[in-house]
This record gives sequence, C-alpha cells and structure tokens, in this order.
Amino acid sequence: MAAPANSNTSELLAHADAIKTVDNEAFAKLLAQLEKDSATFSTEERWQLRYLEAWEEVYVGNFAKAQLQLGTIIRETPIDRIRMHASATLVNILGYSHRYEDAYTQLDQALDQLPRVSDKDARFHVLGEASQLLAGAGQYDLAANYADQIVADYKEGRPRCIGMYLKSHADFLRGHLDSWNEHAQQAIEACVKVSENLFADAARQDVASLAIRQNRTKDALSLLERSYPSVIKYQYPELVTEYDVLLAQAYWQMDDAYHAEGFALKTVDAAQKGEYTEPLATAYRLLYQIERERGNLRGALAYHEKYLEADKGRLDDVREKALAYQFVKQQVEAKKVELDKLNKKNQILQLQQALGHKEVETSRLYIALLLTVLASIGFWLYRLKRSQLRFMRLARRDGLTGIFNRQHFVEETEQALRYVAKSLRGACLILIDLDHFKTINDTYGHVAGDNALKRTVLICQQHLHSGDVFGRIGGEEFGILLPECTLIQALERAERIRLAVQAVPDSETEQVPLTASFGIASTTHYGYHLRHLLVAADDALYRAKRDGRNRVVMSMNERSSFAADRRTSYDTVANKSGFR
Ligand SMILES: Nc1nc2c(ncn2[C@@H]2O[C@H](COP(=O)(O)OP(=O)(O)OP(=O)(O)O)[C@@H](O)[C@H]2O)c(=O)[nH]1
Repeated sequence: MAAPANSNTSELLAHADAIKTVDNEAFAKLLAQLEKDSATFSTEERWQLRYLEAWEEVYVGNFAKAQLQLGTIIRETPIDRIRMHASATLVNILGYSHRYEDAYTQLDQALDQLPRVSDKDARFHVLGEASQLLAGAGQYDLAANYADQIVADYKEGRPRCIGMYLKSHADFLRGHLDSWNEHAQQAIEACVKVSENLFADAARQDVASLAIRQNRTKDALSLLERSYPSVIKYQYPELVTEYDVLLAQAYWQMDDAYHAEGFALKTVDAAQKGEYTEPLATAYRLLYQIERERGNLRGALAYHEKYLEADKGRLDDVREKALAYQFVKQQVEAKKVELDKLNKKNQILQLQQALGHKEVETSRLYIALLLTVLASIGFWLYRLKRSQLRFMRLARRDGLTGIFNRQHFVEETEQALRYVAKSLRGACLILIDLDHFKTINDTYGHVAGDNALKRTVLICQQHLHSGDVFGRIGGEEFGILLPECTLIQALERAERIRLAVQAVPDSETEQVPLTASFGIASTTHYGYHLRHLLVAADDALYRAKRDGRNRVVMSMNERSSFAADRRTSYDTVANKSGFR
C-alpha cells in the first residue's frame, strides 16, 4: 500500500499510522524515511513521529524501550491528541505485561484528561483500552460505559464496530442478557459491514459461549464451526484458543469425547508456559472429566492436579487485577482528600489573617476549623478502611450465596488440613452437587435456580459446626471440609443434609423440587493433600450421579475398608440412611 504521490509530511505520517498493522514492513520503511527528513518537521509532526517510533517498538516486542519512549512523550508533549495515544498504548503494554497497578494509574491519568481532548481517534483509543482493562478487573459497568461513549462518538466505521463489540462483551460479562443476543448480532453486523471480521468473530465467540451455557449446544457448535476457518487465519492465538475450548465444551456436551479431547488438548498445547488462563483451566477440567468417564483414574488424577493449578493461577491473576484496580482507586481518593486538606488549611490561614485583630474569636474559629479538618480526615480513613474490608470480603466470597468462593475455600481447606495433619486427627471432605439443576433452571427459570442455590446454602449452614469450612466450588457444586471428623460422622452429616435438601420446601419459598448427590473422602485413606481428597470425593460424587442421584457415596477406598472392617457398623449405618 503506497502513500499517495506528492504527499506532504502530515499526509505521510497519517499514511504510516494507517498501515502500521496491516503492512508493517512498508510502515517500517516509511518510518525510516520520515526519520531522515525529520529536521524540517513541525513540532506536532515531530511528536507524531516519536509516537510512531514507540509504537513500532511495541510491535516488535521491545516493551522496555517502548515504555521509556512513551513515558517521555506523555510527560513532555504539548499535543493532547498524541499524549492520549501514547497513554493508551502504554496502558495496553502494562496490562499485557501484568503490571496492573501501573496500568490503572496510567489509565486514570489519561481518563482525567480525556474531557479536554476533542480528537475523536485519540478518545477512541483511550476509551477502548479503558473498556478492555476494566472488564479484566471485573468493573463491567465501567467497561460498558466507556464502550457506550465510543458508540456515541462514532455513527459508523471501525471504531463503531469495536465500541459495539466492547459493549456487548461487557454486557455478556456482567450478565445483562435481556435482548443481549440481538445486541450482539448488531455488533457482528456493524463489524462485518466494515470488514472487521476479527471483531465479528470475537462477538460470535460470546454468542456461542452463552449458547453452551444455556445448553443450546447445536446452535453453539454450528456457529463455532462456521467461524473457525476464518478464526485460525487471523494470527491471533488468544481467539483461536477461546474457540478451541468452546468447541471442546460443545462436543463434550454432545457426548463426543473424541472431538472434545482433541480440542481440549489443542488448548493445552497452545498455552504459554506459566500463563494461567480460563480456557486452559477449562481444558484441563474437561480432560479430567473425559479420563474419569473412561475409568482411567490415574490419568484423571493427573489432569485434575493440572486443572487445580491452572484454576488457581487464573483466579490469582483475576484477583491481582481487581486488587490493583481497588488500590489505585483508593490512592486517587487519598490524593483528593490530601488536596481537600490543603485547601482547608489555606482557608484557615486566610481567615486567621482576616480576623487577626480579634484574637480570641480567631483562635476559636481556628480550633473549630481544625476539628472539621480532622473529622473529615477521620471520616475518610473510616471509609477507606471500610471499603478495604468490603473489598477483601468480596474477593473471598461468592457473589450469590455469600459463602467462600472456590479459591478461598481451597485456601481455608488447605490451612485446616495442615492443622489437623499436625495432630494426626482425621478430616473428611464432602462434595455436594445439586441434581438435574439444568432442568430446574429450564423449568422454573434462572431466578428460581438462584433461590434453590441459596436455599441449599442455608440448609448446609444449619448442619455446620464451628471449624467446618464451607464453600461454593462451582455452579451448583459445594464443598464442606469437616475437621476432626470420622467417616461415620461425615456420612451421617451428609445424609442429614441430603434429607433436608429433598424435604418439601416451606410455603414461603418456591416449590422447586430439589435433591443433591454427595461424594465423601477422608484423610484416613487419602492423606492430608486437598487435591487427593478432591479427586476421591469427586469420583464418589460421580458414582452417586451415575447410580441414580440423591444419595451419599463414599470413595472407593473407604468402601473397601468399611466392608473389610467387620467391627464397623457399615451395614447398619448404610441401611438406616440409604448410603450406597
Ligand atoms: N440459576 C443458576 N444456575 C446456574 C448457576 N451456576 C451454574 N448454573 C447452571 O447449573 C447447570 C448445571 O448443569 P449440569 O452441569 O449439566 O448438571 P445438572 O443438570 O445439575 O445434572 P447432574 O449434575 O448430572 O445431576 C447449568 O445449566 C448451569 O447453567 C447459577 O449461579 N445460577
């Protein structure tokens, strides 16, 4: 793509900017040419050239050099538009390098200046980065809001396509799903219209993901298969991986273990070493389920361990992003309070001068104002502490039920197991999975499904002792660790919960029939490593499901030792409570 003949410097720079991704080789040549001629450039042209030089360093992966160059541009350029582009590019590479705190700080500064910037392209660049980065920190409302601003700025073209995609993606993530499919289709159309097929396919990925979640597997599969050939051509490995893992899930839902395994393995192969992403964790979970169904417990155990590692790494990254966002937000607030404090001090000094001759009154006023300053600082500190505590709580709790989320459950359980291991006192792990929960959602609606989850949590809580660790470890799956508990006690406790769950709900709650299956493993047979207990309890749970659901099943080793140990009252307990 050549530059138009007789182009002036501004036109050449604009041309370079336009081709920088689509024809990077030509861009690099043009850049070298422009650098030679730069002595005659205007100030704005020189800054534009410096920005393009920094951009090229990013493109070739030289982040350290790019960061220095971008930092200088941001600090020194008098041109707002160029400062915004440099800021947005810097935010992008900081986020990519997992330097989230620096990324949010930089983004905050750019957003602060944005109202003064009229250049639409520069605004689009900052708003686009903001939407993506904030979605990563779980700030979906803000992400949607920034995407909306892009859509409002552009009635057509590439930015409108990207704005609409970002909006539909943020809505998908925040669960605003009323008419969502329609909006996602509009985003796809807007992108197809301007040949931005990559963004159209990214939007289709969310559509397929929702279809899988809603068990419209055939829709998902046909959409994914249609887009797959173009997706693998983009040289954008992240999108290919997202498609691979969705295909694996869809095939698994259709009981096609062969293809599910193929796509899950492809996802694993494509993962960067040490990078833990959601697709990777999902792929390992599927591989674990596939091996488990094949009865290959050794293989299942190996994949389960990898799944736990990837899932933990992924959640750590999510938490790191969210914590960095909160940290920067609080720092910004702190700065505002500091400014407030300075303003108040100035007011006091001014008043002091004005009232200098009335000394007594002045000192009274002075004290009153000082008290006001102190009170406002105290109030701010209180709010800061409260918001920190709230945030710590949110990071550990499941949003729907308020109990520990998976990650925190794992942390607390590992700690409790370390403690009981020291004293060699036993512990048992119970996994609970609601039966046919998809049918409950499909029959009574998602809200009734959510209420059923909350009701299950209340029932479990009524059977917990202090020291027990309770958490939601998946959609309709819960875990309870019972420290210092024998297998018989765990069986009895699980059975009591099972009966309470299946009991007809009282008139105040919805009449949703509910049962649950239980899998139990104890440290006596599986030791004090959580991952071994999880695999054993999960295997027992799998058998509880396979054998007809609504039952409590203990892991294989516990069963054989129970059967062998004639001194235990296994038959009595089993018959009395219906354990299988
Ligand atoms: N309402 C609601 N549904 C959820 C939530 N999390 C997951 N689910 C749904 O739970 C269902 C779980 O379905 P499956 O894994 O197929 O299992 P199931 O239908 O319970 O069948 P079995 O476990 O084999 O008895 C899916 O349809 C999910 O969409 C949630 O927070 N709220």
